[in-house]
Order: sequence, then structure tokens, then C-alpha cells
Amino acid sequence: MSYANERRIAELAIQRACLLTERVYNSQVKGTITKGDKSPVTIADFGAQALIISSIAHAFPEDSVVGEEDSSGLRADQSKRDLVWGLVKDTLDATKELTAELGKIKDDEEMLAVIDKGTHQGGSVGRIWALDPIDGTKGFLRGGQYAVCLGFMVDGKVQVGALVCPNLPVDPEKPEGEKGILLSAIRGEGATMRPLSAPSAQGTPISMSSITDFSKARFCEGVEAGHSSHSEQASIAKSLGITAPSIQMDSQAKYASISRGVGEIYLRLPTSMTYEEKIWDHAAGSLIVEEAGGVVTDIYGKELDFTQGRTLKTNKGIVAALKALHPTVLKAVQEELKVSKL
Ligand SMILES: Nc1ncnc2c1ncn2[C@@H]1O[C@H](COP(=O)(O)OS(=O)(=O)O)[C@@H](OP(=O)(O)O)[C@H]1O
Ligand SMILES: [Mg+2]
Ligand SMILES: [Mg+2]
Ligand SMILES: [Mg+2]
Repeated sequence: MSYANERRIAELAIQRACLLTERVYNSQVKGTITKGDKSPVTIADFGAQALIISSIAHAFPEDSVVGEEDSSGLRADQSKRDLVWGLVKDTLDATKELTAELGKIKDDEEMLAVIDKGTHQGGSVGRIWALDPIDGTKGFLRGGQYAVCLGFMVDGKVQVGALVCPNLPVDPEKPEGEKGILLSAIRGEGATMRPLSAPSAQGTPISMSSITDFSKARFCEGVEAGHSSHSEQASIAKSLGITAPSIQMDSQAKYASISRGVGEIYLRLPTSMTYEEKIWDHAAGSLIVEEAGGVVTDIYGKELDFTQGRTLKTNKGIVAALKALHPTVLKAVQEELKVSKL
């Protein structure tokens, strides 16, 4: 069966949420709260999660959602709660043409309840959405790359992925030109991209770069040294004969970049063997890369397993590359990390 309707709702929902995140991005007030794990969450993360989950609940009331955030930070902070509700309400008022398809939220109490619909535990059964309302919150705060990310899974397999990357250039050849792209994919049907400024345009099919010569290849990695091991990534790149400097950016913009041919490889080597990657950090981006001609595994060469709950607990790290390059890249990763295939 085709999931065209799920893709359409996913695209509309993340674009609507992106109006809110961009408003916050361009304002001075980010309303940051530090979570229990010391990571930041902003009023934009909360607002985007509320808008996207309410869209899913309106279009597919039986579905479950695994979302990154919960409402506890807002319940404990009336002024931030008011700020988020103001943003959500304004965004709903500004997009009335979408209400029939995406629904709305009646007040701030309902908004908090909607945010908490994202606390599902995930798993291997049924229709489950994986939502990262802002991926790369640190990038968002420092004015870098970020992405609004939504994946749709059936029985633990990602079938639809959609990403908005508001700060990636529409034309990679013109980095200072128009910014903002939306990418999406349906499993088995390829991946497409279009500018955010053209909401009614058909997406253009995208594919990964065809460069197979490592001396001309480029690799992407995250910005935060705590999220992936830059030193090991540099050493792997060197052993492969990659000479170009790494392309560093926050968020699933890395998956977006390689899926449209800007870079051939994305490495995310663990900095600790106890950290479990979150499903919302990879569901949408990994499907888009696969549908654009890439292969995404962990450092053991294992497929990402989205059936395990809120995290990819049976995987470690990420190795994403053009199909033709992946086996060689994986071998270099394993030699560097001294891991053997499971
Ligand atoms: N220790 C550790 N290792 C790996 N990943 C971690 C770690 N801690 C956090 N996170 C998750 O990293 C998400 C952001 O990933 P990025 O690719 O943007 O990281 S980077 O800053 O560019 O390196 C970030 O997603 P957001 O919270 O949505 O920004 C986290 O889910
Ligand atoms: Mg994230
Ligand atoms: Mg996030
Ligand atoms: Mg976060």
C-alpha cells in the first residue's frame, strides 16, 4: 500500500510547525529550559511538538506518537507556557486554510495534553510516528542548522520520512541564496525535495552523489564533539584517502545534505558505548538517504532497528554512505574502532 496520504499530512504538519520555529529563530526570545539530561529545549521545540502532534491526531486519530519532548518543563513555568501558547495560537490563526486537514488546539490546557501524546514507548507493533520537533536544538540556538523531523513507522519499519531544513540553501551552489528546503520519502518510491517557498510545487526527485573516488569524496559530521567522535572520524577519513575537510553541521540536515549529493558519507561514531541513539533523530533522515540511493547502518553494519522502543538500543553509531561506498567505509570504521561484525 502507498502511504501518500501520510506523507502529505507529514509535509503539511512540519511546514506549519516551521512557521513557528522560524519566528522564534528570528526573535531574541528563545525561552530555553535545561532538561534533566542537561540538554536544552526551547519554546519553539514545545510549540512545534504541539502543532505536529495535533495534526497527526486530527488526520490519524488511532495512531501513536513517539515525540522527544513532554510538557513537564512548561507545567512548571507559567510564563513559558504563555509564550508557547501565544506562538501556537498565532500560528493556527495564520494558517486557517490548513485547519480542515490538520485541525487546531483550543486552549493551553489542551496544548499541554497534546504535547504529552508524544510519550508513547514505541515498539514493533502498529502505526507509530517518530517526531523530533527541533533536531539540533543547540544549532538552533547558535544560529546554525536545525531540522523539523517526522517519520512514520508501521510495525517498526519506517515507511515515510519528512524533514524541513529551514537553513539549508535551496541551491547548494549558492550558499548565500534562498534558504529552506523540504525533503520527503516513501519507502520504495524514492525521495524528493522542494523549496519551502513553493508549498504547492511537486517535489523534485533527489539522489546521492555518484562520486566513488574517495579522493574526491566529502564526509559530513555533527558539530558537537560530545555527540560523535571527531578524532576517530578524522582518522577514518584519512585512512579512506578523503582529503576534503569535513562538512560539519547540526541536525538531520546531514542526512538531507548527503541525500541530495552534498557529501557522500555521514559518520556518527559513538563517544560513549552507553548512549542510545533516539529513534526521532534518525527515522526520517535514514529513510530519505536510503531512498536516494544510500545505505544506513550502525558501526557493526547492522540495519537501524526501530522496533526497540524510543531508542535504537541494539545499534551503536551511524554509518551512512552511497551504496557503492558503504562496504569500504564500514570496513574503515571497524578497523578504526576495532569492532568485529556481529
Ligand atoms: N551523547 C550523545 N551522542 C549522540 N547524540 C546525542 C548525544 N546527546 C544528545 N544527542 C542527540 O544529538 C542530537 C543532535 O544531533 P546533531 O547531529 O545535531 O549533533 S551535533 O550537535 O551536530 O553533533 C540531539 O537532538 P536534539 O535534542 O533534537 O537537538 C540529541 O538527541
Ligand atoms: Mg534530535
Ligand atoms: Mg529535538
Ligand atoms: Mg533535544
